[in-house]
Amino acid sequence: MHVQKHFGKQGILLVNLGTPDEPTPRAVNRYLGEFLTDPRVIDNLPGPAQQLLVRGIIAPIRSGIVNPFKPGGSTKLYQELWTENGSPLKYYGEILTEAVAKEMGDDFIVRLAMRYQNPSIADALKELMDAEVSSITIFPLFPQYASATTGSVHQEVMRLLSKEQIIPNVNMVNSYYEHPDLIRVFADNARDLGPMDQWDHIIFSYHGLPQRQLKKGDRSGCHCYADGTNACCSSISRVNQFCYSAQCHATTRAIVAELGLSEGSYTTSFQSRLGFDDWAKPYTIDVLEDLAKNKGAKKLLCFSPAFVADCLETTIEIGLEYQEEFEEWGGEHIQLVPSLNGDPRWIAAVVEMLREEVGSNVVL
Ligand SMILES: C=CC1=C(C)c2cc3[nH]c(cc4nc(cc5[nH]c(cc1n2)c(C)c5CCC(=O)O)C(CCC(=O)O)=C4C)c(C)c3C=C
Ligand SMILES: [Fe+2]
Ligand SMILES: [Fe+2]
Repeated sequence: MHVQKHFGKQGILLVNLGTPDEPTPRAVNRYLGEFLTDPRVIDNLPGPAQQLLVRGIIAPIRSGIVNPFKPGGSTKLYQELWTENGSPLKYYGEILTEAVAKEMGDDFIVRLAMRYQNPSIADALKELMDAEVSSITIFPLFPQYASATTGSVHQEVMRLLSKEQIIPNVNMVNSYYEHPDLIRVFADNARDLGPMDQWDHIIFSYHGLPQRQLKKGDRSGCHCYADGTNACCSSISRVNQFCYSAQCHATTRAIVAELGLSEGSYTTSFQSRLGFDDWAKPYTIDVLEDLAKNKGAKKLLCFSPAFVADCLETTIEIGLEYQEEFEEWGGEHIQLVPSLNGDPRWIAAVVEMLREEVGSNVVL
């Protein structure tokens, strides 16, 4: 028996990180300006200094508006990523949202939002509130929790809802890093590529995070990298249950178990480092170099289990940039495990997780 009776529809908000509105230097600058001034993303600069640095230097240089080092900057990469349907992150988010809405039925209203840029969380929440929903379930499209992603989404939702007279029932999904349905889709996508023994090595490459942020996310005091390793991530417990690195390692272990991979045939690593601080290690690029130069690896399989759709970090960073480097070091091919995108098995997994989250609510 649920505590409260529900009348009318229930709201569901699927939220991803964000993407520029278009692949132009101005739009990329606007996106990076909003993203990188979030104190949960760059967390070691006081407000005004961060605003000045990001809006005056980092975003203009990275977007390519001003770029003495790399002509085109990230805008050039976004242009390579762009499809006839626009940004894949947004496009597949829309496909997912539409399919989930259909599966959940008329008792639910399902919307997509991006933490930065569009469609905005503010607009999506307004639609749900205007529909007089009895509950809102926030489902971040990040399997693993990080303060910079899920934490920021939840903070923004709380900020916006705190202005409302009526605050409905709110469910905030924290993470689903080893949900069996999610793990099965990743594993099935790899199995679809043929036998696992064709790969010289298997990489699980996650988006990186500054070590400083990992330390803040571990309640043990004996945190990630305290001893120069991240051995603390080999199991999940009360103290490190919200540690991003621990959750990433747990996702790897679950996919490894599902596929029956042997010890030594795979590595968990982290990519997309920005700036000069130490981030979660090992870095994917270092692992690739070691495999090619020292282990003679030619054919690699690469999972990207921190991302649920094609994006800059998978299609471009791994698919093009790392591939090029790997070849220069003597390797041949890095085969990406296709992202979950609009795969019906992924849609079914999200529906199952949502039903588990809101399933006990009795709608009248
Ligand atoms: C300090 C910087 C960053 C932190 C911390 C960070 C964490 C983080 N990000 C994702 C997921 C994505 N990030 C994406 C792009 C992206 N990320 C950063 C920086 C940080 N991310 C930048 C500057 C960019 C923009 C691209 C670039 O200029 O290189 C994306 C892709 C968006 C797209 O449109 O394709 C995703 C997805 C996670 C999961 C995470 C923490 C765990
Ligand atoms: Fe990122
Ligand atoms: Fe750890």
